[in-house]
Amino acid sequence: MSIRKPPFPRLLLNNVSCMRNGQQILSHVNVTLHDGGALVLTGANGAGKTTFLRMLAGFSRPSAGEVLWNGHDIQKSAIFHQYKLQLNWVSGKDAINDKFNVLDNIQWFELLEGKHGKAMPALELMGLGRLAKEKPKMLSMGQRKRLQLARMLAIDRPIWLLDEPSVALDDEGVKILEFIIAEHRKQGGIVIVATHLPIEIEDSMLLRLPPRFPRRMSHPDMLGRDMDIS
Ligand SMILES: Nc1ncnc2c1ncn2[C@@H]1O[C@H](COP(=O)(O)OP(=O)(O)OP(=O)(O)O)[C@@H](O)[C@H]1O
Repeated sequence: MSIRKPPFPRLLLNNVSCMRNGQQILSHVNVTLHDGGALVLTGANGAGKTTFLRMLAGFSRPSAGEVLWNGHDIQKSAIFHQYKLQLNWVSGKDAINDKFNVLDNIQWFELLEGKHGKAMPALELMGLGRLAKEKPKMLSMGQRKRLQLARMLAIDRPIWLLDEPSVALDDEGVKILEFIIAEHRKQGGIVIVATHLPIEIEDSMLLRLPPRFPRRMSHPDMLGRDMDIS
């Protein structure tokens, strides 16, 4: 009888540290993610949530440890070329082209991906179907976020890196976000979310990054003091 080795986790952060601008931001982080897995990153402002996502996206190199995708170090260029095609990144910088209309903003990315046909259904799902022919400058902040999420759905890559995805979304928008995350995971996708806002993601791992500059005084102590910032 042959014993099959367990498969590699899809993503493994193995004792990873990361510097930014000469400062240690992340120290000795270990995370294992299999298909369908989800990780929620929380922590104070400046704790390193975006740095974590940037590192997974390959924008920052780990200063120690390694990020493995299917058991391969993403820093190796041949691996990175394949790995980056797995990623979908949503952040505060929305990369929406104001010269294109809403629909074209998605179809342009679909064209680059060699995919087509999902732009309009994705807009409908995100509640933007009636705005498809409008210019993005007609959209509110929350609608722009919905457009980003629609683009992510249409492009349909397996690993979602979401930096504060629910900022500017109304309650319905958050529910749709939670729904698309759950559906993506059912298809075997992986979702990593950095957030300050509550979000319901079933069976997700939670990683709370420690504050980098802990306060010497608690908030109630500070609020009780006379304000003197001179
Ligand atoms: N562009 C940058 N260049 C150099 N260092 C940076 C840069 N942006 C952030 N940092 C440093 O990295 C640290 C972590 O920042 P990061 O954006 O990862 O935190 P965060 O947890 O996402 O914060 P927030 O909750 O405010 O979004 C910051 O404290 C800052 O010192």
